[in-house]
Amino acid sequence: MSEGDTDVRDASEEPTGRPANDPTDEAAGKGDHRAIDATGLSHAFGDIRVLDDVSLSVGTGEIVALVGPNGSGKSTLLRFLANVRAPDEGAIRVGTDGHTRVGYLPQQPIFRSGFTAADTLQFYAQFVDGDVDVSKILDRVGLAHAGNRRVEALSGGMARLLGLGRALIGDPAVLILDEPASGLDPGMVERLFDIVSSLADTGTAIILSSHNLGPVERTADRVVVLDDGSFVADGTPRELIESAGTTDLQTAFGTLVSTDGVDGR
Ligand SMILES: Nc1ncnc2c1ncn2[C@@H]1O[C@H](COP(=O)(O)OP(=O)(O)OP(=O)(O)O)[C@@H](O)[C@H]1O
Repeated sequence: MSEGDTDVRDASEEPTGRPANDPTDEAAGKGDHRAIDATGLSHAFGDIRVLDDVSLSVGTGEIVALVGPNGSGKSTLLRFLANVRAPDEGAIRVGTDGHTRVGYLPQQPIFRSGFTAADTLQFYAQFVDGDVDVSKILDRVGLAHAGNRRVEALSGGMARLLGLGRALIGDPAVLILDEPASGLDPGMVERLFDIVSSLADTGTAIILSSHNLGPVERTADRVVVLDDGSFVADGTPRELIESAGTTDLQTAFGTLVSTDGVDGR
């Protein structure tokens, strides 16, 4: 990875500021409408081919979990879907009218130091139409007690929750969450997946990456397995478990992906 690439990634991993979605234009029916369509995405970093002709379509109210070994390309794909970076090849269509709001939680959310958690959300709230209830968002992500704490004083897990809160501003129709459960205690992991479920119930399309395959098995409508830049499986948790002849997703995962070290070799 070059220095330049790192800089671009860090500087650009903020909400994309796409315009607010008309709440009437996305029905709450699960999968009734395509919320996001990605076709033929390919990308290389130097001589490392990270994605190879990957296509993904997610409907309204659908929860799609993107799983795969370390270095398999999950974060890269999610950055493309969130429009913080462009792939070498392929096309991404979000919503039907060009006005669909996308919320994005990067793997390592970054905040400007010196501000409180509440101030931080208030800052981002000015970029969306309509009123934003910052206290409600803090409460929803489990940070009601930490609104007055400066962002640099937040623990790693708390910073991730604040990043989730930032992604929820403006009630995005599409939510892209890069390892949202990483660093959270077991109770917060459950809470996070409960939040994801309730958002999907109101029609939000959610694409999340996770290594927490227990909650993924319980929560995701579909699991897409990325290995070495390509999808090697795509189905409901039950379908993947049955096709692998296992009893749980964690064990099925082990049969689906290569196990000879991290990807991106
Ligand atoms: N900006 C970059 N410049 C160069 N290489 C990169 C860059 N971003 C990612 N890569 C490489 O692309 C490959 C995929 O990385 P990516 O972060 O997408 O994987 P991942 O599946 O999200 O991994 P993890 O589960 O460990 O978070 C890796 O080999 C990584 O080193």
